[in-house]
Amino acid sequence: MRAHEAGALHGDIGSRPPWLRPPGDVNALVPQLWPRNVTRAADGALAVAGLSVRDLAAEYGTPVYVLDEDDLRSRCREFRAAFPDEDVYYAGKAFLCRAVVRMIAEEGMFLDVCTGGELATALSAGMPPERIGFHGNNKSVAELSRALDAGVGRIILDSFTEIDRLTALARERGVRPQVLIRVTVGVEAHTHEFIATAHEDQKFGFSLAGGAAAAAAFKVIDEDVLELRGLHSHIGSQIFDASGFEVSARRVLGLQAQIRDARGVELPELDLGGGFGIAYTTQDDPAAPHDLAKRLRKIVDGECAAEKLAVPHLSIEPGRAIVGPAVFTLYEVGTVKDVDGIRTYVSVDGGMSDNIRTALYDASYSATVANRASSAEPLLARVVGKHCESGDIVVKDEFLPADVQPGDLVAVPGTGAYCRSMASNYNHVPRPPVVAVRDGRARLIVRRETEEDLLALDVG
Ligand SMILES: Cc1ncc(COP(=O)(O)O)c(C=O)c1O
Ligand SMILES: N[C@@H](CCCC[NH3+])C(=O)O
Repeated sequence: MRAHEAGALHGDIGSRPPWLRPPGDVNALVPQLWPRNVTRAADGALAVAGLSVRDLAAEYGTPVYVLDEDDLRSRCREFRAAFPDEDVYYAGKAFLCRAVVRMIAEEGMFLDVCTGGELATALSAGMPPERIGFHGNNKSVAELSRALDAGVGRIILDSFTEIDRLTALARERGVRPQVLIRVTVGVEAHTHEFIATAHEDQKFGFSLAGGAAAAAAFKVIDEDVLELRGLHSHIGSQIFDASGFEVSARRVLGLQAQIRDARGVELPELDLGGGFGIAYTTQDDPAAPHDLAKRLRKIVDGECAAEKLAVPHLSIEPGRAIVGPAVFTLYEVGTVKDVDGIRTYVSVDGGMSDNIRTALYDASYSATVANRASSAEPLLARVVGKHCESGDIVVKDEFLPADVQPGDLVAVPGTGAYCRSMASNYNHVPRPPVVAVRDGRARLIVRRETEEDLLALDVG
């Protein structure tokens, strides 16, 4: 018998996790968890923009990341409409390839990159350099030189070493790059500690409380080689509670006022970073961009009034909220193993190499059998990968039909952000391709890595 059939749960799960949809509707798709153009078609298989996942799997193999292009574009448009007077930087770390650079550029977005590799991808896709912001806590001389030579719009300074480095490079070239100072505002964002970035004890930014942020601003202003456009604060990722942004804006605008008082300079810009949460499970309730915009503006307007500051030009940097919900990963089931009295393990042909988030952050995902509908009873299963690691879990708990079997396709939604971009070759598993689907047509935008690719690196 299969362990963990609905209503008979044992082992370390305890009780049915609250975010799980109730058993009994294993074929239903919870709309907020899926790309907008995904449906279950009349034959029971999932379809994206009218294209069956069975056809996608036959054409491109599995695992494969499937991008609903119109979903991604519609999220860009929603952010642009909600923030019409602000700059919306897509945070490329969430997922970047040339096709996506072109999509976001066409939708009027700006782009945040944080390494030379991301910068190279952006430039080679034709992203206008003046719409690029360059982040990172350890930008090399080579990376900064390239950014200056390309004419990127903003460089976000992260350390005193970097201020000196960039100042020297700018002097050499006789240019005056526009910069922001990344401020660590001391907010404990309500998210996993690995993805919170504004508490004091961490590597990013200049500490506000310790005085480093003010010192950095004074140094840039006084040396007058770099053009200080404003301050930047990013408090973390997968955040739902706006109070973190409120505290952050208050503190960073407090520094803005301090700079005005000390140097007579009102910085014209303020970047509030990204971090807006998305729904991975039914427990997550993300704010719509329009509501986010209203709240952020209210916070900034209020703080500026209190400090008697002119309201600066705002920018934000959503990554996950743009690409996360637009993608699902399609796997094929290889084995189904009932560990009697404990749980059922459904092994798929990928795992922690294409989605490290479950292992790294204890992230929750959902899943469904995608190649067919089933009338079988729900079975509480764990979807695991093929890696040599017992923590190689893709979806911790999900009700799948009890007749799930080798050869079935399993789709995991919400995998657009920080999955392909954090993918590895662990166990020499080649990284999956990315296929964009729009209007019933599929287009390969990142090809599958091959064993030949891996062997080509092995030159010993
Ligand atoms: C500086 C900065 N901006 C933007 C982002 C994007 O975050 P998210 O994908 O959560 O919107 C990050 C990542 O956390 C970041 O470090
Ligand atoms: N990689 C993290 C987000 C970090 C964002 C970069 N500061 C995640 O998967 O949630």
